[in-house]
Amino acid sequence: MIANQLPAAEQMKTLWFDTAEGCVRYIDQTLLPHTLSILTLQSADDAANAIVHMKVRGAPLIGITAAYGVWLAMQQQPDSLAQVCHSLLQTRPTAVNLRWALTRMEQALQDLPLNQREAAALQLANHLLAEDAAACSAIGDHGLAIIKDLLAAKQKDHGPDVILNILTHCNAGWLATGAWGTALAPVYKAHLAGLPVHVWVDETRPRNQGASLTAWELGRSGVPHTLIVDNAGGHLMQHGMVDLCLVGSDRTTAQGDVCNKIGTYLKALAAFDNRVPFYAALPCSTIDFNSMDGLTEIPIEERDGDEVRLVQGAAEGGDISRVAVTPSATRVSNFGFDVTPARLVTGLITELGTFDASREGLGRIEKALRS
Ligand SMILES: CSC[C@@H](O)[C@@H](O)C(=O)COP(=O)(O)O
Repeated sequence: MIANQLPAAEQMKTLWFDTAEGCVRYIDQTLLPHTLSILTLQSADDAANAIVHMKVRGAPLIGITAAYGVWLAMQQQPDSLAQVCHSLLQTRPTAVNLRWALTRMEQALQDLPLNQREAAALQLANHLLAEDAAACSAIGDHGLAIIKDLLAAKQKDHGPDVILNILTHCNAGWLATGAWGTALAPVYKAHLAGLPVHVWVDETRPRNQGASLTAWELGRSGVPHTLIVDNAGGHLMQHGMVDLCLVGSDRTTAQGDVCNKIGTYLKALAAFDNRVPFYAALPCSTIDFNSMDGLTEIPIEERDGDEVRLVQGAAEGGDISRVAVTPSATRVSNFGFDVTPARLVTGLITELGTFDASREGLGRIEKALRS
């Protein structure tokens, strides 16, 4: 299957259960945009490996992958439930969706007889995937309403021919979720509705999820976009070239602090200084109601320094390789995420609607989830 023969974004899946073969397939995101390689999840260890090495990535997707990892473990060894959930939980520390999915799996399976666990695990993993796809579609609808309002306001001030410029960071598209994406879902829905949107894509060093994944996703769907270096956002905002910042989240706290890919906070600061609305789009599975203060309570992943020292790429049609951009002895620090305090966040777009990033807003979400 080659990239331009793929279905449209609204039908795309990055991971799916192949009912004919009875196995889980997924796109290896480490090879995009150069190679579209589809792999099969073989075991719980394989799922853990895919998460650690970011063949699958993005908060919702790693939770879903871990759920299928539990299913594979239940096939082999149904009495290993607690142990496999524990080891999958260690794969990446920041995105709370991992804990959310594993807790749901463990709670649903732990009281079942061993011979019923495999079937129940598959059913729940499939359900979590479908649930996330539906949540992301709803996020798209709620975010679309915001885009329409901002576009109408811009048209009122500047005439009918304006384009709405949206800045995004990292990749919060369908590659990172069950379908649609979080931050990109409203963009896709706006584009499908014929609205004039253009996306500024942060390259998102060190792993370049923006350059490699977001640009690939948007390009194959025909959404106008421009790649920028991570430090360009502030300049663009000062010059009125950004109407909206739209990002995903790996963990959002009960007071509305938003943890997301490193560099998100600097975009939020620039947005605040320039009165650009800054929204985070996330399914409720990304909310950690047990954490209040994002700065002190969210574990921030630190990854291998080689991700900073080396940049991956390929010559046109050539093999993928990595080249050094610094002397090999240079000390490197590689924090994967940062926390944007709630006061810098205009709103949280969830499947339940758009809420204030505040204790009150999160309280309303919690109440809606309970009802
Ligand atoms: C819908 S994905 C939301 C977040 O997970 C995304 O913005 C992000 O930061 C992903 O980080 P990654 O390290 O690529 O897994």
